[in-house]
Amino acid sequence: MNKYIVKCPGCGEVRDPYALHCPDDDALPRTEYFKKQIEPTDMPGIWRYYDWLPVNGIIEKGSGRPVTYKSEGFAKELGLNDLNITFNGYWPEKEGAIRTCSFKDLESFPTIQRLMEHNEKRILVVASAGNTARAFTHVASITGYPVLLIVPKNSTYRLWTTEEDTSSVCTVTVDGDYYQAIAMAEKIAARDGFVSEGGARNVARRDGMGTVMLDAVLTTKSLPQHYFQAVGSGTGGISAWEASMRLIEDGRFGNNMPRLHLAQNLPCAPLYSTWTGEQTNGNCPEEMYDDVLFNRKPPYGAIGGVKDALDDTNGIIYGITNKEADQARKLFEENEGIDILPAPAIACAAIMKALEKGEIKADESIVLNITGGGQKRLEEELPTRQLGVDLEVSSDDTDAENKILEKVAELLKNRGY
Ligand SMILES: Cc1ncc(COP(=O)(O)O)c(C=O)c1O
Repeated sequence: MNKYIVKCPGCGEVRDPYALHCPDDDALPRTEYFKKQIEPTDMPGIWRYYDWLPVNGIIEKGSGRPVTYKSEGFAKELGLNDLNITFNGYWPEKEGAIRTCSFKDLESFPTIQRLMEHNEKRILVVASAGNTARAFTHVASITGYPVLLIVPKNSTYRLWTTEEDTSSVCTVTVDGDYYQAIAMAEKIAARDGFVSEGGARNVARRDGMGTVMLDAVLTTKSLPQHYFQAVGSGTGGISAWEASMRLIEDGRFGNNMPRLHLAQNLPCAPLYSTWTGEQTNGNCPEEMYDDVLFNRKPPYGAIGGVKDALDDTNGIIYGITNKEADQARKLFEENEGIDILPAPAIACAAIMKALEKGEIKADESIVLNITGGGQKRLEEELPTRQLGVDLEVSSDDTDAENKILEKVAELLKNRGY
């Protein structure tokens, strides 16, 4: 039985559940679930929040979920009394079982489940600065769903996996940045036999990331006053806002819309610049603490996008320097006892900045989304291997598209995909 519809928040019309665009406006399509009060299931990983995921089935193996706990060490250092950490990654003692060590798994599992139940056979094209590619590789390896990854050359070190059989994945690197990888992926996805994952427009990606807020609220039993996250596209921020709307409608967790505190890495912070009007100049993404946070085309102004999310939550965006991020990361790791990826250190630094600026108070309830962590821990405990690169292209090579198509034909189509 179907459990949801997809509506356009711009015109209010019900749309095809797989549509990425409304024919009448630029809004991000949004799901509406028939079940208004969420009941956690005993299914594995992310499927615990099955009620509010746009799927009608699950991938049994390999999924972890966000896990929320009340911070003691980091909270004490900052003088905060109600800091809740929602951790996405590998941390067995806390039941953290995300094998790719980032919250991008929350997007990849529902996306591929949805494609499979729609009987989609086309090759999924994913552009990524690395963590997303790792997450899609993981699910593709488990399900055998064919995926073409297009990744900036400098990000290939992030392409590791704990899985053995990655034969349904074809990896292409582009000599350029994330934006150039996206541009190349768009061209390939427009060809016959390929399908785009849809980015922020894909409800499976957003509702998957919305499980961070669901886990936080179902653990603490109330909507927090503040939510902190490091953002590139800002899609996680939109997801937290949408999940909060559903939780308010649920009725059991209060009426408080959490304030979004989004954090970007200076000087490469397009959302921060657009929102504050402040110009930031630098060598991007080379100078960044974590280049996964560089997205030159974030869904800012679209209906239901980052601007609407900030306006509706009285939200704020912080610009964080590398030095601030580094200090915050050390303080977090020393006091919480787990390693984190560089991106969430930007969110940790934003909490410190928010305190300095008086944007949050010691007794207020706060959720900090640690978007990735436990990689060092995982590497100590589980075998990992680097994913091979199947083809390297240059972003100014006029024949790059054809080269990619030939490589995919050779690798994936010959394997029966
Ligand atoms: C670990 C981590 N945190 C945060 C982000 C930012 O996510 P988004 O681009 O959806 O805003 C990313 C993006 O890749 C990431 O990998």
